[in-house]
Amino acid sequence: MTDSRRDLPGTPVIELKDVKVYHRARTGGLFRPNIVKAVNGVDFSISRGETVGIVGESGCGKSTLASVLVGLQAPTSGQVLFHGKPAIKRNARMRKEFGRAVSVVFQDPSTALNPRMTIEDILTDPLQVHGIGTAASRSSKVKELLALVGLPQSAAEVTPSHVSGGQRQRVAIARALALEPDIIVADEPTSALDVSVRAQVLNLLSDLKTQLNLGMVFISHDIQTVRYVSDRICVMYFGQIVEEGPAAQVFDNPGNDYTKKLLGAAPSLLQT
Ligand SMILES: Nc1ncnc2c1ncn2[C@@H]1O[C@H](COP(=O)(O)OP(=O)(O)OP(=O)(O)O)[C@@H](O)[C@H]1O
Repeated sequence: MTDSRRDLPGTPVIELKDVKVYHRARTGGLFRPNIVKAVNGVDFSISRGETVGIVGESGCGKSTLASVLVGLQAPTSGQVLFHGKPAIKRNARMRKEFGRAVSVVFQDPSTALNPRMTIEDILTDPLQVHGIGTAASRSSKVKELLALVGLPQSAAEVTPSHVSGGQRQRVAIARALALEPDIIVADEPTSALDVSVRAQVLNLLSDLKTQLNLGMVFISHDIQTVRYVSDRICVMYFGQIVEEGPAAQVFDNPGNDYTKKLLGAAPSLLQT
């Protein structure tokens, strides 16, 4: 359990202030390097108990922003605050606490899960890495996690290739929950799944958010999917958040031309 459980309701777990991530473009020459402004001056916050959707077309900087949020990418400039304290020069204790507090679910569970490990080992691994519990308590935690994500207990014994794509994503979600995080960053968590199971995985994420009072950052190129799960929506365009507001407001009464274009181009729910 992290310190955030003692936070006042609504206190951000993570806050970004004027965050920029610039890359040297792969196509740039030695003497004329082009700079890609993947994230270009973003203010963002996420608290427990809310789902914030980040939506935008491919290349607008969503995954780069996600990398900053989970601590995989240091910004070129700007501040990352963790419970109100700068997270960039964090010490070992804070790094460990950050690692427990923020989990990630990636797009494709087939590549995100080790195909040689049993599902029990996959779910036990984060607990072992963080030195949490005994063999017996870890084993009962695995049972609890499987039940939480709606998987049968027998799934523990098999490797990921023995379960369906939707079930694999449930395993990835269970692994993300193993350390009882405050925040889950879900980067296109349904895009690689069959259309038939997307709604089930979205509903699972929504239920878990409510049940566990999680904060969730939900990233997708599909505004309909984002609308389905989010309380608040941030629309990204060329590295910037060009519109932000309650989901209903952004969806029903968009103020930005780019948001209107995204809505106009949106296919029917969960069909992309
Ligand atoms: N390591 C890197 N070096 C150079 N350019 C990069 C690097 N990482 C990302 N970019 C560029 O930064 C921009 C934003 O990329 P990012 O992956 O964050 O966008 P995205 O919205 O997540 O797109 P997608 O949905 O296709 O993954 C893109 O133009 C991308 O090519």
